[in-house]
Amino acid sequence: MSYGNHVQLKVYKEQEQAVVPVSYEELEAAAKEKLEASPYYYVAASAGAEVTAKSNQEAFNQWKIVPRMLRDTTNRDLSVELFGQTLPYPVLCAPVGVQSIVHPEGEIASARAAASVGVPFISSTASTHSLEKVAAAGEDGLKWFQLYWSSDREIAASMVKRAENAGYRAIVVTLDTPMMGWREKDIENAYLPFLMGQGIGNYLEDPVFCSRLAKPPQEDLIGAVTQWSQVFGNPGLTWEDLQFIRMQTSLPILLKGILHPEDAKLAIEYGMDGIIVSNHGGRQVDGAISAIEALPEICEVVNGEIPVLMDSGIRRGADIIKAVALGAKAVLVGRPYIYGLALAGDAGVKQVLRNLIADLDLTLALSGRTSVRELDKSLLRKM
Ligand SMILES: Cc1cc2nc3c(=O)[nH]c(=O)nc-3n(C[C@H](O)[C@H](O)[C@H](O)COP(=O)(O)O)c2cc1C
Ligand SMILES: CCCCCCC(=O)C(=O)O
Repeated sequence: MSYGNHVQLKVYKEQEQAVVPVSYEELEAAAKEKLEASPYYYVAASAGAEVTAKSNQEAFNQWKIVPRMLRDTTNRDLSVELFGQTLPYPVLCAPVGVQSIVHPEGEIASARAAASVGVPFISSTASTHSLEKVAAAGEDGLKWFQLYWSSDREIAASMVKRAENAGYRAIVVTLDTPMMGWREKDIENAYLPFLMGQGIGNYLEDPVFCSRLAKPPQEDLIGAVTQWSQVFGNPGLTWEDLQFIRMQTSLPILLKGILHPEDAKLAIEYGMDGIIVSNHGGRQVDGAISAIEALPEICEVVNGEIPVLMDSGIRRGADIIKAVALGAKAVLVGRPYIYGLALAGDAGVKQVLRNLIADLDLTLALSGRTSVRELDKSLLRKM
């Protein structure tokens, strides 16, 4: 465990070279200051009146930590086991597409930073850079690939094969975004990065996608963007279709975007290896249940049969403690690391992740626990 027992001193020392603010609120404000309005709001804003986005964070406050004393917390272990791998912390970088809108190096810088901190990186289908380049940047760090299931199933199959060949160790199928939610800020700004060719870089390296184009993308980018818009999402998918992806790979498959306990049961029934409780950071269905509210009931029906991960609203160490105590094996972090990227490239991502992990470590110890594996509901009260 790299933070050891002198975590405060280490963190204070790192602040001498700080490249991003420590507090999430200041981090977001600094990103807002730095970025143009359109990309900033593409990242920060959510669907509709953003009620769900706000409740993703506020709902954590319904759960209170009740710390225990005199329990020798000198040595601590933040690691968890997932699909036969040991993760040093119960934290992963959420798949976030089109990262070049905030920093030219985009996913390359994020994957490099995540690997250096020991945090697995989930690379999006909608990445600016090809999944192969992102994998190479992440070096020997653990990487998963997130699939947006194209309406052209041969493209979906090709993406999965490429991911397998490039060394990704799990496939995350995102279910909640067959089309984009009603994102008012993006509509006001008339901004969809994909229409300007950003975020389709990974498609442009896909042999099956390119075989569908009348002309090579270098000669006709507009044609490629038009083709992308026709095949990107697949609202026609049903549970039966999961069989197709299962046949393409022996890697573990996780479903991302699960909020209903019945869907969690179906995921098990259809042979999935894990689920991610998520409302896409409030970007899809405004009015949807917050992820932390959905989590306990889902963990109850899953009953340990497959790992349950969660995202949407993770901002601080205490949020991670609460999610894990309520049954999540690990959490995904989205916007915080993207703001780090916007402000300082890979150094920014690295610092955001290290701060979050240090906060997690301290909060664990001060709650009277020595291992994230010990966390359960006995630590919490609902108020
Ligand atoms: C700018 C942006 C782009 C995203 N792109 C993707 C994506 O390509 N694939 C995906 O599954 N989720 C995507 N997400 C959702 C994240 O994976 C994650 O569910 C969400 O950001 C978690 O909420 P948080 O930002 O509150 O941490 C995106 C989120 C943001 C903010
Ligand atoms: C046309 C929809 C593209 C969405 C890809 C990125 C994403 O998931 C997001 O939330 O934004």
